[in-house]
Amino acid sequence: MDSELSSVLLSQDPRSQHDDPLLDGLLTLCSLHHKPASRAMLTTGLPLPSQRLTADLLPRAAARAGLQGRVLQRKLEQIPSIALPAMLMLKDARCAVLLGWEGDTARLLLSESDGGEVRVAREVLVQDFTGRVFFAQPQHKFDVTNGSLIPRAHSWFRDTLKRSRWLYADAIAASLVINIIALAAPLFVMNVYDRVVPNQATATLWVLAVGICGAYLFDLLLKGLRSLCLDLAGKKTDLIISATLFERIVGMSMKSRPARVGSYAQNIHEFQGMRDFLTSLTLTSLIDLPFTILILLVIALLGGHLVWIPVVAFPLALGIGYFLQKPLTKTLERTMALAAERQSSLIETLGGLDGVKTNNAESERQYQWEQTIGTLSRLELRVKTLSSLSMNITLLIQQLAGVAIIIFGVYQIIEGNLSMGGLVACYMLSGRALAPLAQLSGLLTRYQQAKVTMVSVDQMMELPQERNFDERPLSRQVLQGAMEFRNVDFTYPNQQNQALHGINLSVRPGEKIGIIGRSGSGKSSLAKLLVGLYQPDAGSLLVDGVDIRQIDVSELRHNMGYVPQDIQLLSGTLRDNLVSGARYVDDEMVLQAAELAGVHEFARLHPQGYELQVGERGQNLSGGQRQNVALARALLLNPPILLLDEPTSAMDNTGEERLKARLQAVIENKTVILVTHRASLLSLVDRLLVIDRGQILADGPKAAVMEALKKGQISVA
Ligand SMILES: Nc1ncnc2c1ncn2[C@@H]1O[C@H](COP(=O)(O)OP(=O)(O)OP(=O)(O)O)[C@@H](O)[C@H]1O
Repeated sequence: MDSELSSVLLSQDPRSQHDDPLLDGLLTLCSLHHKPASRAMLTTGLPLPSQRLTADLLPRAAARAGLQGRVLQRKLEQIPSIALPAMLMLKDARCAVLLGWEGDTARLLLSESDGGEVRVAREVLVQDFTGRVFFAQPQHKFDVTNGSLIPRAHSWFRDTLKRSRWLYADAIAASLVINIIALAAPLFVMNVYDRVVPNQATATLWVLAVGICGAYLFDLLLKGLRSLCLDLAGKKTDLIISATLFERIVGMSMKSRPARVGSYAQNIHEFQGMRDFLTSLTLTSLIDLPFTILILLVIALLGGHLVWIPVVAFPLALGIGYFLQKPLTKTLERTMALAAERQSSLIETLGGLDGVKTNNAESERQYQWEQTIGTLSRLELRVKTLSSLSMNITLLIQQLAGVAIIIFGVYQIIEGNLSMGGLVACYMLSGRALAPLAQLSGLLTRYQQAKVTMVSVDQMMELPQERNFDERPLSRQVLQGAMEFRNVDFTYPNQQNQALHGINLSVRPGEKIGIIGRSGSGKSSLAKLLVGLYQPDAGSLLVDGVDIRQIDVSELRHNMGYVPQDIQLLSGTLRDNLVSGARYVDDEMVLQAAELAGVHEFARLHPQGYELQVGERGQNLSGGQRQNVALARALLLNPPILLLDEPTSAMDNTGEERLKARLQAVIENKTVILVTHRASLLSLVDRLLVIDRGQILADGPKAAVMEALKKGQISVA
């Protein structure tokens, strides 16, 4: 395919006509900062509303190219020249990259001006400028907070907490004052006992009462602010970690895909536990802990030796709590593993309900379910017993310490070392000093839960990703369609047998190749390697003469229309599924693809038309209709390469024949790889490949290979 054809293709590519000014501006900024980037690399996987970059998402997208940036509200004269180039947001959702000033004339790069520099007078620019500027600078390797929402995988926890450090600092400051105020009540009572009552000094009483009421009101305000800070930190943490987790999951390489989807869902659910721990008010008991020393000092000042009672009680309670943690952790780990098992089993059963029923496997599933939940509830009971035991023991120690203070306090009073008021104050203060203990034992349980969750969140964060943003593959918007397998071996994860072995295959642009072979021979695996879902274990796979790993996966897939064997539509309307991942295409193109793929045939007869809800995984459609939809999606963007894995296996003969006739014209300029068991479909191809046990048995012109097969010259084991 020559460059003329590729430019025709590019002009037909709806993506290239899709207007996204912010993305254009960001690409310009990236190249000005010598950070090569492509559209796909900057935006794939970002939550784009109407598939356009928004100002809020700019820092996230920029971080992928190694730029650290922020959107700020600034007047033109407030933009320092040292911060240039910067992106100015203009009216009507346009933008311009400001390069510098020459007197009162701005030097700009506009996406409309096709790369050329434009000079605009300040007063003209002011009219058009919205006041929002995106500043970006190359990011240093050691930058921790890179301005993007997504923290780094290996230090996600620290990075996330760091983003809320000011909120936590405010909460700690509030706690400091709250703890100092807490000293006011015992001192108030002590003064009332020792000074007010003996002297009947009611005036002093009122002064003290007003003082303490003021302190309590202030305390109320501070406690409110402290909870607000912690809640805000929690919300922030939740948003960051949840978004990161989803990004890591969607971006993971297929090789690391979990064997059981349900357990993953459960792990994400468990993450809630960790969030609660990080943000709960119980965490304030940790903040309160250092203030215990201050309270103990005040007890020592007022009651002398009485301080030894809380001093001994404190580590005693902590020790017992710690002793109970070990069995608690073990039980928690088992509980979580079983909860994941339960979730997996539920999802599997719901997904395969037809199979469960038709195989009469209900009792089997019921038995497994009851076994799991039986053990789970036993374990949950054990967790509850252990944590309430720890809590109750702590409470008992607290109460006994109070009694001990009273007993020894009375002796101190008799000896004349302590006043009545002093005893009451010491009693109240020791209660206050030991108060965090009760919360602490609850906190320890939550901590153990969080620790177990942390391990699974950690694993998810470390999931090997399909795309590595540190490696910047060259951008190739349009592929010609040449493909080459050089000695490719491939084995699925955790499998003994190779799915593909020593594959050597060269495909010229525009060639139409059919692949046939027995079930399990490796036909689909070949297509999956081509679409970049898996990478070869040995050998290399080249597309347009370039190793497939050097091509950005989303650009690769943008150039390939892939119809998998196992079609899973997403719940939503028919139209949603047709334009999934390409919402920018206009209705005319959607209709064109729908007509080509045979979707229109059934959509036009349905009362809801393209608004028809397809149901979860497309279950409201028939197998053949699902194939029509997948084929329409594959054809939608007019890709130069088509990979069709048994695209008509669920269709009837008439449907298949009609489709074949329409496809004939569409595939003329495309490279086509067609995996099929249907002999009739082979009229679409000129070259035929026979695969058996992961190896190519025959490869040549269709007629010759068919002939050889007929004569038994190719023997399939
Ligand atoms: N996701 C997977 N995980 C593990 N092994 C797999 C997976 N998919 C396929 N395999 C194995 O790889 C081998 C090749 O499978 P592949 O799906 O490529 O065969 P196929 O020729 O397309 O078969 P069919 O005509 O039945 O679709 C088979 O032995 C199969 O068991």
